[in-house]
Amino acid sequence: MQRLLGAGPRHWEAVGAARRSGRAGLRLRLLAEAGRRKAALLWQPVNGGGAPPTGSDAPEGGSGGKGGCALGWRRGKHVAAAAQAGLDAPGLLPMVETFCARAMRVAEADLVQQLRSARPAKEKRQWVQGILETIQRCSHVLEVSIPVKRDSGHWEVIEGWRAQHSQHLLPCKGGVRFSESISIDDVKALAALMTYKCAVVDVPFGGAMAGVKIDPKKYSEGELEKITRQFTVEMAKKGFIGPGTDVAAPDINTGEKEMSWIADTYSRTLGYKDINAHACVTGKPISQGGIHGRVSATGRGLLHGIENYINNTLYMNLVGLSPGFPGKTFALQGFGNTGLHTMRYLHRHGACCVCVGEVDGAIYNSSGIHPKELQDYKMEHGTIVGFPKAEPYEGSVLEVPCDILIPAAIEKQLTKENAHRVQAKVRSAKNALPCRRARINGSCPRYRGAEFGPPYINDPV
Ligand SMILES: NC(=O)C1=CN([C@@H]2O[C@H](COP(=O)(O)OP(=O)(O)OC[C@H]3O[C@@H](n4cnc5c(N)ncnc54)[C@H](OP(=O)(O)O)[C@@H]3O)[C@@H](O)[C@H]2O)C=CC1
Ligand SMILES: O=C(O)CCC(=O)C(=O)O
Repeated sequence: MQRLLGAGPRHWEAVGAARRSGRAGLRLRLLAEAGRRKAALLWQPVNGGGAPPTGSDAPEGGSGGKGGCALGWRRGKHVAAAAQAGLDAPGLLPMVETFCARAMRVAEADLVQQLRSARPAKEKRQWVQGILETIQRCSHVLEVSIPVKRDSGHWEVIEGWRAQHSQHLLPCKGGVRFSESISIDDVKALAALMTYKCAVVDVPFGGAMAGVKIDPKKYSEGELEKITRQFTVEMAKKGFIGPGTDVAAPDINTGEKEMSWIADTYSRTLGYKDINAHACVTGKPISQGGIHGRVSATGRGLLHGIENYINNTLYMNLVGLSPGFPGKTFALQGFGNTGLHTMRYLHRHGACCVCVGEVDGAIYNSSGIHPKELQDYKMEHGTIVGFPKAEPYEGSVLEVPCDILIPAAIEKQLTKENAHRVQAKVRSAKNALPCRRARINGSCPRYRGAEFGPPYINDPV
């Protein structure tokens, strides 16, 4: 993390020497650099932070900094299109593409300069541009239709997707989400974010993501098993799952159980000769080769992400807080796997959770909510609503007065409508792309605290 920020928020680090030679090495370096630049853009402390040295806010096709940017990156195109279509906001994919294009516009001139090659300048620029274009696109997407016989006897065809955004390093890595609202574009966007997250923290994976368009609450366990197993077979047939190629993981509405169905299906079919077949997923149960700590790893990642700021006097001064967790209050959106474990870790470090919000309601207690008690209550009642040691909370959990805000549910929760109402000084998100800088009406929401800890920094992979 320090490496991303360099000596402080005003320092913009240049990329180190390529670790590999040739095209692959350059592509890797560009990916990492583009990711870092993107991280830097997202990480600007809103109050008092430095601006990137290259004109990130220049109009489309304008100067991208030293030497200018020859590419007319598509910044602005998607928001304009959304506004024209009367939509409040662009979808997740256009937003990811816009951020990515912006980072690339900033990085391009430097990357050309750093390219160690005897080729003429024009050729070097074309080379960099070609690679940046490639990085922006999703390499492969599999779309499947899964016919399933429901318990009632009727047949239903379920849609599913697996996207491999980048295969520059293998295996691809990314979660499997069950959600009624997931779409092919969301899957592509989340796969792209996985690539950037991996590049930023320098882990050798390409990005991937899978989505199955169902609300799992409407299906029996037997039906879910059928769907998961069939989806796995379809992915296996097309090279979208396997230990060395593409490794799945839990995401929203999936966990150890689904991972064990996937691992079992893969090892009985395409992977039957492979002793490492179960390595086609992470997040499986220990009894099937999973590792201790994986279930809580996402929450632990968030803790360490926040730690980098909360324990740093310089950053805390910027937002008018004292360093350290003890005495800090936090609010949590989403009490699933990520939310629960983040709450446990922060509680253990002395912070106090005052508010938890879920789809069906929110609860508040200014003296603190105990994670174990809330976990036990949710396990028994299937909801946090009615938890006896807190009051029902009618407002938005995102706007609760507290020091740290943790959106740990779904994407796009902070918008231009609510960003200015966020009262937390430190926001550390686990949901991919939690904040969109909606510019539909030419306004950029500035939220009043420090926008610390983009999701990719906090992710375990
Ligand atoms: N699990 C993992 O290892 C990883 C997770 N993540 C990310 O973390 C985030 C959370 O995932 P995870 O904890 O695994 O998912 P879970 O399915 O375990 O939990 C999600 C929780 O968020 C709640 N929720 C959903 N939508 C909303 C909403 N609009 N407002 C408030 N609460 C909501 C859900 O409530 P309900 O049950 O009522 O729907 C559920 O309790 C996701 O963005 C995911 O991509 C990232 C990397 C790894
Ligand atoms: O661990 C993984 O591979 C998936 C993590 C994930 O789903 C995410 O970072 O969004």
